[in-house]
Amino acid sequence: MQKTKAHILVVDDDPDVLTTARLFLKHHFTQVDAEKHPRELNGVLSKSDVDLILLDMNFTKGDNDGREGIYWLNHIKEVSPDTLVILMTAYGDVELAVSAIKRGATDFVLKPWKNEKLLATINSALQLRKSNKKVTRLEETRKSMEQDRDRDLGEFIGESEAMLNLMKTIEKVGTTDANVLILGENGTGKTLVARALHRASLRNNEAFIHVDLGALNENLFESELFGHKKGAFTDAHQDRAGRFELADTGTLFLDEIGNLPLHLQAKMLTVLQDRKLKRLGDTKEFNFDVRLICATNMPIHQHVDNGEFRQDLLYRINTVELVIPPLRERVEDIPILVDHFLKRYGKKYNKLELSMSKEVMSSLMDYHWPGNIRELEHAIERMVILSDSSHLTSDMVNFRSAGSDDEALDTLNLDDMERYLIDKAIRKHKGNISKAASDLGLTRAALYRRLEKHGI
Ligand SMILES: Nc1ncnc2c1ncn2[C@@H]1O[C@H](COP(=O)(O)OP(=O)(O)OP(=O)(O)O)[C@@H](O)[C@H]1O
Repeated sequence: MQKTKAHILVVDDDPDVLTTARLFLKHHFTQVDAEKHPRELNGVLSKSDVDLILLDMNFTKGDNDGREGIYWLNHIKEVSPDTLVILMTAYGDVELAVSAIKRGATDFVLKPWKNEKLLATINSALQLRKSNKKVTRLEETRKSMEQDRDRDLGEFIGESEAMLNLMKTIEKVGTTDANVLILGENGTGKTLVARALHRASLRNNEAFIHVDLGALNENLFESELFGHKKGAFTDAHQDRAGRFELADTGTLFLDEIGNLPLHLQAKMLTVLQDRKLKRLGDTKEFNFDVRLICATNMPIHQHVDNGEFRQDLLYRINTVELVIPPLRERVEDIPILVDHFLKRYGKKYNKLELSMSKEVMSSLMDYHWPGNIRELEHAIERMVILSDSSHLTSDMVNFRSAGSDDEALDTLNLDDMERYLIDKAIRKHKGNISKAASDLGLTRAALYRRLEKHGI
């Protein structure tokens, strides 16, 4: 007979009850332990995960009011709220049992019990917990997806050869479960591509979970990705599922994977190889099934050469590698993108008659767009907001074309000056962030933070 995977603990001061219960339950569950006194509970609960405790109500000779049982029930619910408690009561204690259920016990059995009744009670309690856990996980997944949906990402536009090829590849790769790594500068549309891959996949009815490793505090990486158990660290006030768990059967998008610190790269590799993981502070391992998509704007191959990113991890995540070229290398996409954003923001701000002269369009096509499509989108939105007439003019665009150094140097505003210098360094090094950062006297991470701040 197949045993149910569960750890059951029987607590009763009567050795005969303990022996009978253990002998019977061992045939049905993978781990069954017995304790004579509930004061041993703390030791057991701190060492291992107990799924269910079968708890007697009275332990002191002569006592039969069940107060001890209630005391220990409260204690268990405090130190291990996930552990189920089934109380063993004598005939006639039904009122007491009902009050125990109000305090968190799952059920009760009358002593002496019938084996089949005991088994049925334990099984339905375990089943209920499984369903509750599933509901909690679905709720967390829903919340996480809702937060992501708030970021209005719209459709994928482009007619350059590079974009048309990219769209074809998305269709081909989307239907497979292959791990995909998307490379491209800030604002080139990596998130949009990740979503398009999910939409094209067989998992498109399941969750798409987006984790921005660039926005996470390094201390939180591990618990955010793998989840934690209550008490695993100071602020872990309750059990929490990690993003791998939330994305189970769906797609997990790890954005800015280049930010993953080396010690976690090793852990990530093991997790991806074994397709199994444990929440922080937990002893239980579980399997997961996710389609992994990663993205980065860093020169990841260069990071491998410098020893900053593990080669074995790169090979794990880049079964297919998609490179999105920067906007300045596909200027033929600018008119169609401008048109798309004009429509979008014209509608949003109720200015539907806006048009753009050839001159304005060519100034947009001349600009080098260090912040790529995100910067173009913001520029168009600003033009739409500022326009009083139906004609858009280039003075509404807040960009500096190469060579307008003097204008920028005129300003004494530190923020403008910082943006200008960053812009200039990136142009000078043709988009190479490492070289630009070194010229500016910044670390790459510090430069990335500033790029984010200025929307570049
Ligand atoms: N091909 C495209 N068509 C339409 N809109 C696009 C396209 N590419 C990017 N965008 C828009 O540009 C903005 C930035 O795109 P996205 O967030 O996907 O870029 P990213 O490469 O993930 O940026 P980051 O590196 O900063 O995370 C979004 O508002 C997105 O909708």
